[in-house]
Amino acid sequence: MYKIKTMNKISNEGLKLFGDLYEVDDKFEDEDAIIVRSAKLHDYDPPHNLKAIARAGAGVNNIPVDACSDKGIVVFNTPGANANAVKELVLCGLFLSSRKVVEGIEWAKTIEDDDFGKAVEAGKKQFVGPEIDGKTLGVIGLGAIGVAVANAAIKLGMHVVGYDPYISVKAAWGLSKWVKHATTPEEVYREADYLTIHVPANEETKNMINKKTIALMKRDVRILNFARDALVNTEDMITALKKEQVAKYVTDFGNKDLVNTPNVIVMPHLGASTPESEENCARMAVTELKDFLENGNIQNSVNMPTVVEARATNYRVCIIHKNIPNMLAVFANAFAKKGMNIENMVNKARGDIAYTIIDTNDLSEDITKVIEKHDGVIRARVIAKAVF
Ligand SMILES: NC(=O)C1=CN([C@@H]2O[C@H](COP(=O)(O)OP(=O)(O)OC[C@H]3O[C@@H](n4cnc5c(N)ncnc54)[C@H](O)[C@@H]3O)[C@@H](O)[C@H]2O)C=CC1
Ligand SMILES: O=C(O)C(=O)COP(=O)(O)O
Repeated sequence: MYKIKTMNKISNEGLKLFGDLYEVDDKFEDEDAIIVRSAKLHDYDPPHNLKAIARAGAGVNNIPVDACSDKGIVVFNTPGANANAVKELVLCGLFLSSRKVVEGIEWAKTIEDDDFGKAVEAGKKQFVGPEIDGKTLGVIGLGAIGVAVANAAIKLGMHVVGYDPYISVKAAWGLSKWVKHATTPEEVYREADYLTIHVPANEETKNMINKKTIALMKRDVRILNFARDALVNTEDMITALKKEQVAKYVTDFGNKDLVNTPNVIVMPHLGASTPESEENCARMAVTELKDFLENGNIQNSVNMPTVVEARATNYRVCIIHKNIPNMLAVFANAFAKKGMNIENMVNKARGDIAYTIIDTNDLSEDITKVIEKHDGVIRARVIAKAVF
């Protein structure tokens, strides 16, 4: 039985795919794998048995990815599985940033006049806001969400200028030909009437929206942040709003200072909170974990290479190791000494780390111990045919 620990509420539509070989609980202390959404794992002390963590979602900044790599724990995410949900909320945010709908609704609740209609007609002039048609949307980060937002904005009649120095081939294929490609973020900042950011939070992107970058933007720019709080410097944003450099800030990642600042709309991290997205993410995360635990296959990992091999033998030995010379010779030698014949072997590297799968019909019980003794080997595991 594999033990799966849930660190957040995960859609049952996904969890039920685990099947009979699995127990799922939020209380295990010796789990084989974790499935998580936004719960922070930086202070979590992983049990020795933990082999994998699946983030049912996109952002992995709640997971200590480097420390996991050092321990041979594979970290997965579910690319694109919640992108449509986020795109729809970003479009909602785009309209809310423009038309004073939120302010108008709040004001309507305060009307005490018996003639409600008359009060509305007299008061509505306070809530005039511009149309988005014909305006320019700047998109920083053209991944699953950025591309979906850019394409939708084109269909809504906007001009779109996008920036992503690391755009994937898949994303580039999906991007509307009408999106202007910027070669620097500054170009986007200068041209945008509306700016939306869809990049991961990391050292490079931290504080990317700050007083210097805001100073490059048009006066009255409207900024949307459905990516992460760390991308925007809160103090600089509040100052820019007060000086009316920024007309509106709409974010899924608020804090106590922002929530009470005029012209800020804070949503409580609702981007991926749709049944469709929760199911998509859970299904994808469960499928990834099952294929790794049962077959050693790795797909959609953020810290290990992609390795997917069909099973054809009685045993599979899976080795996570450093990407250094001589490792394959070490494994082949260990197999030879134990009289184990290699039927199939695949090795892939990603940065400092590498992963090797060796398929065999023979098994010497202590092969993993022998392999793990060698410098550079992080973790070895045998998966028997009985499991699949
Ligand atoms: N509000 C919410 O509930 C959600 C928020 N998110 C956030 O949105 C982010 C993006 O999600 P996806 O589009 O699914 O991820 P993705 O990985 O498909 O796209 C991210 C894109 O950012 C680009 N990028 C990285 N560094 C960049 C830089 N310095 N400048 C410009 N582009 C850069 C990458 O090349 C990639 O194309 C996630 O990392 C997460 O933080 C994701 C899902 C839900
Ligand atoms: O996928 C992401 O990066 C998200 O921010 C979604 O977070 P959630 O799964 O809704 O807690």
